[in-house]
Amino acid sequence: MIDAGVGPALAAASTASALTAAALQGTPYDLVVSAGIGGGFQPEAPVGALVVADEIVAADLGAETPDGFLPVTELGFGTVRHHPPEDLLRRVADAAGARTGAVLTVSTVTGTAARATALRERHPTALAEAMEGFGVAEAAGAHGVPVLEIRAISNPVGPRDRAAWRIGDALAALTEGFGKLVPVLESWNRHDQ
Ligand SMILES: O=C(O)c1cccc(C(=O)CC[C@H]2O[C@@H](n3cnc4c(=O)[nH]cnc43)[C@H](O)[C@@H]2O)c1
Repeated sequence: MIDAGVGPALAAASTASALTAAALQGTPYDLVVSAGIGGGFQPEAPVGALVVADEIVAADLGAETPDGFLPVTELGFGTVRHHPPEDLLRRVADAAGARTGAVLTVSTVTGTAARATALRERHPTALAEAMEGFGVAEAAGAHGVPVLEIRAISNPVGPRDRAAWRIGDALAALTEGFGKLVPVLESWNRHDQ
């Protein structure tokens, strides 16, 4: 396990370094799991819930235009989505009692209802937002290693309200969920996909 830091850039750098070091030592990783707390879109992802990403989406990687936001893919380059292995993410979600949906990666925590609404309009299947998943997924993808993202909801996505954060509860839910994943992760073989 590594502490990948906060934000997509540091998370990508940390993950890439760990993957490279392991490969050079002859013990490459089979799977990368990005895990932590996150904001939940209401009412689908309440505080304390677990979310497993079926898509890991860079939600603010693009250009703002007078007609709205354009993802980099519409500007002609890059990627804004990674897809975890379907079979694995379903098994993990079942084992952990988690919801599945898109998890957005943002560089700025949402702090208004207007921003939350705009994100949900652009990403109707989004259940959560956080700040690292897409960076981790880019690094994993560059190494050809599959990726999962798991988030425990610590706060609603919406107007900033520090009193509403439940970081301890979310970390407890994440720990409990992870405890149920060991058999699933150990039995999963990426070459079965
Ligand atoms: O100051 C605020 O209003 C605020 C609200 C929520 C989270 C933060 C953080 O700085 C947490 C960064 C850390 O936690 C993850 N996280 C947790 N909740 C969210 C969220 O609603 N939106 C984005 N990221 C969130 C994030 O992945 C970081 O690791 C500050």
